[in-house]
Amino acid sequence: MTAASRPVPATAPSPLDIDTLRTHLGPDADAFALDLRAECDSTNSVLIQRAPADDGRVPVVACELQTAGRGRRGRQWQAWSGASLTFSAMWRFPVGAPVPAGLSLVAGIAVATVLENAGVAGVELKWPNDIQVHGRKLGGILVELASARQVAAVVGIGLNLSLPGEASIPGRSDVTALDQVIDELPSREALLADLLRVQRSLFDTYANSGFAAFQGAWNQRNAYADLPVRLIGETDSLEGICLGVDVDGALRLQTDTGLRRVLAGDVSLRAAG
Ligand SMILES: O=C(O)CCCC[C@@H]1SC[C@@H]2NC(=O)N[C@@H]21
Repeated sequence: MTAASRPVPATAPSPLDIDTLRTHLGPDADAFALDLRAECDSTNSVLIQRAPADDGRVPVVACELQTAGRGRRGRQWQAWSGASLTFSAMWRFPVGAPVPAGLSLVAGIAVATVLENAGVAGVELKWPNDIQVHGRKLGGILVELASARQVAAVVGIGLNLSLPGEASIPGRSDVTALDQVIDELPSREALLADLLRVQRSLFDTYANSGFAAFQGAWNQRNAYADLPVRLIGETDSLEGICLGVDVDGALRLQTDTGLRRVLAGDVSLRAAG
């Protein structure tokens, strides 16, 4: 389905309900410390500033409306109350685990898995942190280290559930929402529960086995597989054919001067040519 072919819902979904969320989490509910809010600046900021003590549970903050949601490279993350799922969780890893190099990529695989299980076709991953469906951005992931002292990473995820009228987002034909690409929208509680559960399982494997266990799953969903791309950094850019990710999550680019590997950094990836 394209963005234009389905109407935007007239009413916003109701707020997240903690009992419904716990029901969807089932026996896993006690593994998470859930904090559901109507409004906050940024769910990543809440967790980073609060730095919850380690009681064995995964701290989670979800909110209806972020007033200062942010994305990578200092970009603003714009979301509409009730029309998005915005949440963050703080994941603690054993000392020496391969964090955070591939974490954003593994989080992307977790989101893609949940969406595919919910019936979304054509989910693609744009290195390092975008979730796309048929070339349009459905969501993004922001990984931030909570503290230099501990191996704790805050993984924030924003997913568009529905978009406001096309007229209110001029120039954003590159954006889509879940209600445009799925026949039956799952409840936000069901979606959040699945996202938490699948992340927990995949991050466990990641901590034990490293990114190599996920290389194939990421490359299968590579939005730019074998296509010309441009990587834009702070001061320079690099063009080449996108060959997917390496065993450690580095992006492999076939450039005019040979094969280059780029580790996740302050770069954006664009189609080129
Ligand atoms: O596309 C990006 O650059 C990443 C966007 C990440 C947005 C999510 S929404 C929940 C969490 N809180 C934030 O402030 N950002 C992330």
